[in-house]
Amino acid sequence: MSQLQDNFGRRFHYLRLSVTDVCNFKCGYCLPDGYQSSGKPQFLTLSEISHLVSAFSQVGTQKIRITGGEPSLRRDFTDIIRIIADNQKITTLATTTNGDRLAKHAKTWYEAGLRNINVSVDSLDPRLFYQITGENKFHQVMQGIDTALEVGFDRVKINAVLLKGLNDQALPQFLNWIKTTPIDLRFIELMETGLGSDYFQQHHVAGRQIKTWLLQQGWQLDPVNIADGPAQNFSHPDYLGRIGLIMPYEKNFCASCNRLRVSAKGKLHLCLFTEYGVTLRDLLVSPLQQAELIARLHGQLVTKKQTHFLHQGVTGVTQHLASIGG
Ligand SMILES: Nc1nc2c(ncn2[C@@H]2O[C@H](COP(=O)(O)OP(=O)(O)OP(=O)(O)O)[C@@H](O)[C@H]2O)c(=O)[nH]1
Ligand SMILES: C[S@@+](CC[C@H](N)C(=O)[O-])C[C@H]1O[C@@H](n2cnc3c(N)ncnc32)[C@H](O)[C@@H]1O
Ligand code: SF4
Ligand code: SF4
Repeated sequence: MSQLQDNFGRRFHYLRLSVTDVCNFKCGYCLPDGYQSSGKPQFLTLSEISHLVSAFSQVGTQKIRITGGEPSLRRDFTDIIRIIADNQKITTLATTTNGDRLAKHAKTWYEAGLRNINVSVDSLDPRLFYQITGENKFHQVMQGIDTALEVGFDRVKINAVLLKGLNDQALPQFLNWIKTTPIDLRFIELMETGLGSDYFQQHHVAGRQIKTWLLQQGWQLDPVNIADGPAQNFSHPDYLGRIGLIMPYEKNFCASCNRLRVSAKGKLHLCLFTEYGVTLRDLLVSPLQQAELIARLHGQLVTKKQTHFLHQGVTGVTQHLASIGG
């Protein structure tokens, strides 16, 4: 079966699958007022997820990241992990979490087949963590990270959104942490979203200045691995951890785009900032629909745009990243 490819020669072997829009945190850049429910949510069922993963795996998907909202809030989260891990073509299974449930469940998730975990930690100062996320859970999240390291996950990455006036002076504190802890720390430039425009104006800061500083301090840019995605990664002989920078406003950021997204309600998003999602759910009812589903994926891929239009302030259908999983 032919691989998913767009008109710019980019191949898509990485699926970011959102399994819920619901979240229990209130990050200022994402859901400052918390998750607003509008009736009983109808998120993809286990059976639909299984059909979806099967189709994507037949057209080249090797890596799946389960995301949300907060994916671990789903009561069947461990079953979701198991179903995806059972697919032999998926060689990398990851999740991105706010870490709230990590200390309690890391071992169970690992045993179900999860091997890579990204945890969002915007500050190492408990008070600032509370201020940014709306939750006083810094110590609980850090305990979760320790548990994940003990359990033996292949990769533990930490995501921090760079925020002017909040955590943009915290680099030394973060560096101190990764000196002796083998984690990958990634700074993500704040991205504008439909509902996050004012926050963006107030707190956006470019990651480029961190790059310049790191290079001055002897950090070296790692060679690009085709499976890496858009982060630029840096290593230093005196540090056990690594640093990654995700800078979506940099030139050519999208040239290495290798990922597609499916929302918790089963819509395909060709870009994080696409203008619309394409319904897949009608083709997730039965395994007999796989050929039709695959044909729809191929048909959509050729319409994927070369880049996002964030520089012009066009944020597409994405009101906040909890709606599509970042
Ligand atoms: N604009 C843009 N931002 C992205 C993209 N991929 C990741 N990001 C941003 O980086 C954040 C962190 O991503 P993660 O969920 O940790 O996953 P990842 O960057 O794909 O991580 P790895 O799989 O470990 O390379 C996302 O929530 C987004 O904010 C992308 O393709 N485009
Ligand atoms: C939407 S969350 C979903 C997973 C989980 N709830 C978490 O926070 O890790 C995924 C990632 O998106 C990032 N994110 C959310 N809104 C963002 C924005 N406006 N700009 C940049 N990153 C953002 C978060 O920091 C998080 O690392
Ligand atoms: S970034 Fe993640 S934890 Fe924070 S509000 Fe959004 S979905 Fe929730
Ligand atoms: S912004 Fe869109 S096109 Fe660019 S890397 Fe992200 S998903 Fe791909």
